[in-house]
Amino acid sequence: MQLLSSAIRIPSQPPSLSQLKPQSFPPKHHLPSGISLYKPTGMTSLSRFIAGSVTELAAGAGTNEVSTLMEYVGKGGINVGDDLLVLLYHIQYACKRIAALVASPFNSALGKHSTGGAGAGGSARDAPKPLDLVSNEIILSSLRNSGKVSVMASEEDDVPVWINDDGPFVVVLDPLDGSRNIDASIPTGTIFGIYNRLVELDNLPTEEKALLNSLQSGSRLVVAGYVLYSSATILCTSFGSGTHAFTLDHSTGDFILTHPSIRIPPRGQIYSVNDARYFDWPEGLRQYIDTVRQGNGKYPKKYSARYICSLVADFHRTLLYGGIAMNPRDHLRLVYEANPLSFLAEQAGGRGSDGKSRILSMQPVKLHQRLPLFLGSPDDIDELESYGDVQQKVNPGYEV
Ligand SMILES: O=P(O)(O)OC[C@H]1O[C@](O)(COP(=O)(O)O)[C@@H](O)[C@@H]1O
Repeated sequence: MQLLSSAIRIPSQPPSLSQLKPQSFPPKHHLPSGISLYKPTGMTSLSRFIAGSVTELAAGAGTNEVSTLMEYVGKGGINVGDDLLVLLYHIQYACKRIAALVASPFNSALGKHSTGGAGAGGSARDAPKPLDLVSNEIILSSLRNSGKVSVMASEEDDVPVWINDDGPFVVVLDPLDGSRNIDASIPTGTIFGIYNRLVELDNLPTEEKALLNSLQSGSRLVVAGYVLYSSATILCTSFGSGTHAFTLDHSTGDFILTHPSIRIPPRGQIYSVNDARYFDWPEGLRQYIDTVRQGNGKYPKKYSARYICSLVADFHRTLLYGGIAMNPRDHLRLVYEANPLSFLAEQAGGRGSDGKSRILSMQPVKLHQRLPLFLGSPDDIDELESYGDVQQKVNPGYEV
């Protein structure tokens, strides 16, 4: 025992919040000078071990090679172009740091610090927890270092942060969704969307162009994605040609393509909603849920309920198993959550709706605009919408 404790230096105290704050990452001198440096030179044993099963899953790729995210988007893959490649490198790097932070033995200490603020346009219940803020800073630091981003709009910031006049991209994000679940080690996630900078706005004052660039309609998204921090860390993304998921191989630090060209089942048998709110729901939504849970809907099977209360996790399950994930009240954000997830849903053959209209066709008018959100299998969303009255208008705010 003595030997063990002298061999492993266990800190007597958890690090303070400021100690855990991100440094500038990756350090400039470590940045690869050429794109080829982003490509791993080889696979370690774990990657080789899983290569066989990955190859089966990666049938779409038609190759025996394991593909990492960086290979996939690089010149040997779909080749998204050097600028986007560099940006994606920095985003996945930041998310790996967040994954480590979320799994850290010190995150509960972070969670106990009080920020004392209600955050951007939210109630006290929505006040960002410190881990949200640390994650926000980690991503901002990575985006700055990429040199590819003009503006970052984050759920955690009141206004967008202008980064670089020449950055070709605009990034919108929720750095750590579901963070209130952290203390119980329940999955959380990062959600992001990437747009092109609107060069026609370049001559406007900084504040104005930062806002207008961030308020682009979801139909203009170039890339959307999320990273799920769960039993596996999964980066799911779309560049407008299908939705693909990559699983983090902790032994190499690479995201490996494990779910190419995800197709959401046209119909599922699961609904995902906080149904303690049943008595605040409108009649149409109550009827819909009552109907499908009894197996009396268009799909004559009794539906099951699943609700993690962590959007990325609930969406990820829905993408893979089908069904419908919803939050019928004005709670989730159009810019940071609804648009990127609807883009991923559509690219997988699914739908994203506010209960009446297609999310991606909406023009955001406010940065922190909230709305009801329904994501999932096309047949399930169609059936839900046929009940007409499914948006929860009563939104008293809830304590838990
Ligand atoms: O309280 P509700 O209505 O069930 O909302 C839960 C949803 O809120 C979220 O926690 C996001 O809310 P915050 O932006 O306040 O963190 C999602 O992860 C989750 O899906």
